[in-house]
Amino acid sequence: MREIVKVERASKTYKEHRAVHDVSFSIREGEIVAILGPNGAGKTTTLSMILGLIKPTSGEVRLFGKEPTERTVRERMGMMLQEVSVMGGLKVKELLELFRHYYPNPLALKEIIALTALTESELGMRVEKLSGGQKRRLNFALSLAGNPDLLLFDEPTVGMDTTSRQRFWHTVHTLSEQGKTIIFTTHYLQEADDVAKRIVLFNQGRIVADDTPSAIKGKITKSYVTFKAKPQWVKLLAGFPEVIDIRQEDDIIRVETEDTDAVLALLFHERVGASSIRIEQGKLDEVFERLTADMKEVG
Ligand SMILES: Nc1ncnc2c1ncn2[C@@H]1O[C@H](COP(=O)(O)OP(=O)(O)OP(=O)(O)O)[C@@H](O)[C@H]1O
Repeated sequence: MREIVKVERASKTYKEHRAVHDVSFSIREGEIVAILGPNGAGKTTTLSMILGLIKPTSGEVRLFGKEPTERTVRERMGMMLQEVSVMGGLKVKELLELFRHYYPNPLALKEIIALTALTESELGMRVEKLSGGQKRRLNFALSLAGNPDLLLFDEPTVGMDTTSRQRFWHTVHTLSEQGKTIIFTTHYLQEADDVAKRIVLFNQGRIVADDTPSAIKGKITKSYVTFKAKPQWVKLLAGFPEVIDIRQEDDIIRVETEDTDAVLALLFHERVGASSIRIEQGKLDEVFERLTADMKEVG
């Protein structure tokens, strides 16, 4: 697959403040990548550098092998930013037509409407009359006007209701299946876990993890084996090295471990007589908290 985005040793400093520090990654055609991180981690700054809206203080960004500001590059990308300001005075349909004319190979209006589920009555509304959620859907439609190969969304689902949110992600999947490359920032860990094929986790201007959601969870989170057994087993099991922590409430015992297979083997080997055994993997939230907490301790 072709490399679509290349960020190489990019840093951005505002006066003395380092918003992004020495960040490198590359994104290939058809990938869906979530940029995740707490407030002020550098997500928007990184996205803005990719979009060519701000220039890195050092390092470089290449899109399709070129400068992000080149016209031929701009024609191939669509964006949806946090600040929603749409041109007033026009109807939704008129604004979409206007945007389509900016591009050499625009997407057919029919297709934009199908992808974003804008209704006939919404198309006839003046843009300043739209609700917050409708404005975001219009912005989504505008980002598709040029039939872009690369789409960048900054917290795209903020203000959307559950149905709009589900429809939005469904469309993103469709677009990805068409070979489009998608990058989005989000605060919703579950959303990143569900939608993205890859998560780039930022903290304090640096990348602290870059992998598939399952690899990130698998690598860092602890897992749990929960089962029913007599409480007297707790003391014995606590002495084994594969048991990081053990808790008991009534007849339910919960073992925290990095190796669930070893704990299962232990239960059978020691003839614990466990029943209702369940294995739980930690959630992405846990990884996120741990990684960002580690950074605080270091820095
Ligand atoms: N124009 C600016 N001038 C000065 N500092 C800025 C500017 N833009 C961003 N910063 C600072 O750079 C850091 C990174 O900001 P950025 O907006 O990239 O974070 P973010 O991860 O997108 O945060 P959020 O989740 O709150 O949107 C923050 O400390 C922010 O205060």
